[in-house]
Amino acid sequence: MQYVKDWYEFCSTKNNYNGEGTALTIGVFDGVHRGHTALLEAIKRTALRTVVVTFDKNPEELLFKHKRNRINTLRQKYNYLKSKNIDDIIVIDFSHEFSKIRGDVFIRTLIDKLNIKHLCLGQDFRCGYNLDTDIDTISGLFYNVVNIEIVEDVRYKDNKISSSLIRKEIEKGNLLLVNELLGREYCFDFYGIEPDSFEEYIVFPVEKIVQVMPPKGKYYVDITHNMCDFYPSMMRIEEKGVFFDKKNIQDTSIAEVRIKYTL
Ligand SMILES: Cc1cc2nc3c(=O)[nH]c(=O)nc-3n(C[C@H](O)[C@H](O)[C@H](O)COP(=O)(O)O)c2cc1C
Ligand SMILES: Nc1ncnc2c1ncn2[C@@H]1O[C@H](COP(=O)(O)OP(=O)(O)OP(=O)(O)O)[C@@H](O)[C@H]1O
Repeated sequence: MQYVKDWYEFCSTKNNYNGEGTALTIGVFDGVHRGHTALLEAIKRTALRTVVVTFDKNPEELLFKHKRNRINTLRQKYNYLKSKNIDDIIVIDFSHEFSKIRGDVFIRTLIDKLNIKHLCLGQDFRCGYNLDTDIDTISGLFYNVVNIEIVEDVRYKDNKISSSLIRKEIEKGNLLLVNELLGREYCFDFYGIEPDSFEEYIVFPVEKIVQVMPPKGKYYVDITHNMCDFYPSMMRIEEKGVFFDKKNIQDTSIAEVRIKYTL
């Protein structure tokens, strides 16, 4: 993974892909849901080196100060992308300064820096300051330097699958639907979070959670302490945070919790 803290420094360094063309896609990719997977599969279908350009946070988290709006932590997003056998993952620090760059300038820079030969985007892709650049603009400007593939929307029944739809369904507690839209179970990432420990319970307080919270209630879950062995257990969500009964867990250092369904 390459982490781009300073966009201007990234622009001024040499192209690492001299001679080797890339197939690339860009996006927030929160959830790495089934729609995103279609883009990843499209770049994999080429014989080129595959690159995903993404951001370290959801733009609205920074621009509109939305809290607890992530489907994934950055750690999970990276792991999900990696599990699709993407060669390189470039994560840009989405800062106020970065958000003011024009979309055409951003795309032009990526084409030059990363030697893009094939660019896959969804139909509603937009980027740049105040979302100034859409796929028609990109196709018009760059059709003669890069092969642009617009991937059709992946839908579930009447709806286009999207991170926004999934966030809404998590908040409503429709975990079975959420898991269907994601193509995997919605998973809390508690890796590196120190829980509060009481006699009977261990509790992850809401202030420490950056992911979207399902409604209060009891949930069937699978827990892991070491990222490989998951076992079935129960979780309770309350106003104050996420509770686990010590009787039902093997260790207090919980790493990830896959949420299966509401009780
Ligand atoms: C250079 C650049 C500037 C951006 N500026 C803004 C902005 O001013 N306002 C905004 O809401 N999003 C901005 N975005 C983020 C886009 O909204 C969008 O989330 C991003 O391009 C990824 O596309 P996706 O949402 O289809 O994943 C910017 C993105 C880029 C690459
Ligand atoms: N259902 C889908 N089918 C095909 N492509 C998709 C789908 N959803 C998103 N994409 C594409 O994936 C890329 C990344 O999109 P983005 O991360 O904004 O996802 P999103 O689910 O649309 O998020 P949000 O709901 O927050 O707008 C974009 O090119 C977008 O057009």
